[in-house]
Amino acid sequence: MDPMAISAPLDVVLTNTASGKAYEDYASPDHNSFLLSTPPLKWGILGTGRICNDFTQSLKLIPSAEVVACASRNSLPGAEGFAEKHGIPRSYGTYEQMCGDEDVEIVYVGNVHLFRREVGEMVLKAGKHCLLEKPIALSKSDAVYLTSLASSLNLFLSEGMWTRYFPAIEHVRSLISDCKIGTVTAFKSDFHFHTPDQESYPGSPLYDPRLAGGSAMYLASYPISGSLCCFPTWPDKVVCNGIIDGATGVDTQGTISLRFPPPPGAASAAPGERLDGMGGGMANLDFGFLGESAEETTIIGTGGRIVVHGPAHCPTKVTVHVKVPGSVRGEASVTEAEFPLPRVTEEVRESGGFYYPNSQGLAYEASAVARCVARGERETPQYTAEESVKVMEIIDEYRKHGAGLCGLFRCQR
Ligand SMILES: NC(=O)C1=CN([C@@H]2O[C@H](COP(=O)(O)OP(=O)(O)OC[C@H]3O[C@@H](n4cnc5c(N)ncnc54)[C@H](OP(=O)(O)O)[C@@H]3O)[C@@H](O)[C@H]2O)C=CC1
Ligand SMILES: O=C1OC[C@@H](O)[C@H](O)[C@H]1O
Repeated sequence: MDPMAISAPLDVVLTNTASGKAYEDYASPDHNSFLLSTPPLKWGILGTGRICNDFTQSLKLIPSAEVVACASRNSLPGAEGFAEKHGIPRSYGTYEQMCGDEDVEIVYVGNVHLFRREVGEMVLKAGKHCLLEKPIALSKSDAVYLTSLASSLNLFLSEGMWTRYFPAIEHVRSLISDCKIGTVTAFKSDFHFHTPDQESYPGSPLYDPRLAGGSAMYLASYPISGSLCCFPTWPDKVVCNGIIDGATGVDTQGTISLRFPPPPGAASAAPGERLDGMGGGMANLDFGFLGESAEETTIIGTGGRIVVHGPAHCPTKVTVHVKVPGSVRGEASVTEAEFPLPRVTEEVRESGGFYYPNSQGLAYEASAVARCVARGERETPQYTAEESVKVMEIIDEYRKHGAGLCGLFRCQR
């Protein structure tokens, strides 16, 4: 067996959703009204850092969402300060205490990576639904453990892959399933930013291997998950490379190349026939802490391409290039579509706004989660547990093979 091969492709066809429902059921052309029609849900916020701030602010854009409690791991004053800032009725100095709050229906987990398994387990065993920030876990086996635990307890669990809920991405997925660019054959995506400009080096958790820092843990799940929804099969081969920072020991940038086989039963093209309809392809992904990239995603098909403009992990603009029929190369009709973010209210501005780019878009994710919980669903069709597990399997490969076979090396001469 090819030493770089990962598990065999699953027998899946590209459906828009896990539950087989049309994507359009979950989005509305008027995205503010999508937020306004969200069913009620009572949230507890686990952690008091930056993404917890941004997620809590985004919930203020959903009138039916209620944040009833928040918790810091060990600082009651920290939790009280967060509660005061956001008008949250109850605050706790430990995560366990908040999980015991009867009013909390779902816990948003936004603390550092290291504790995903133990915190996810604590939330689920307390009988609460759970939205875990990315990455869902530190390994495939932990991701399987958490998703299986949620299923066995009949609780909702999802990874906070918020990109999937942006109207721009819903639009891209419907373009692909409507074959607007023919058959997808290639995917490329980059996500680099110069992290020392916003994260103190080497003190930040981003550079701490003991807290599961590093560029793959922080960034790789975006381009990997982006590629998974563009092909009808799972990848059957992964090749990766990366650089480790000599001083801290975390990876500071990496590349992952994925090969997607054709779907089972796809007809092979006979010699001399067109090659489309086969559905296999390649994805080239890169990410890192060391420089400023466009953060763009391009999906390439037999009949054109789709560009998701930066910031592609929280996008608002998509350009579609459709090859003019009969043209040989380069001639395309070009359509641009823009998807404005939810309006930021005075209340959000007055309580300090957001730390991260386009964070008001977290409201799309929160709204989709509330809809699923209200319907008794245990994951979202936009981003399934199976996909979260597959992403972790690929990151496991990156970490394992990156260290040896593919030449991940210490950055020293
Ligand atoms: N969806 C998105 O766009 C983004 C997602 N993220 C994800 O959110 C998570 C948190 O990131 P971010 O908010 O930027 O991080 P912050 O450093 O701002 O906050 C992290 C929280 O984790 C806890 N924490 C911090 N240091 C330690 C430590 N040494 N030991 C134990 N716990 C610690 C603290 O919780 P407490 O308050 O309880 O003390 C802190 O508030 C990560 O999983 C990251 O990948 C991050 C940015 C954007
Ligand atoms: O998760 C993330 O996505 C958005 C980035 O801005 C952030 O720094 C990163 O951790």
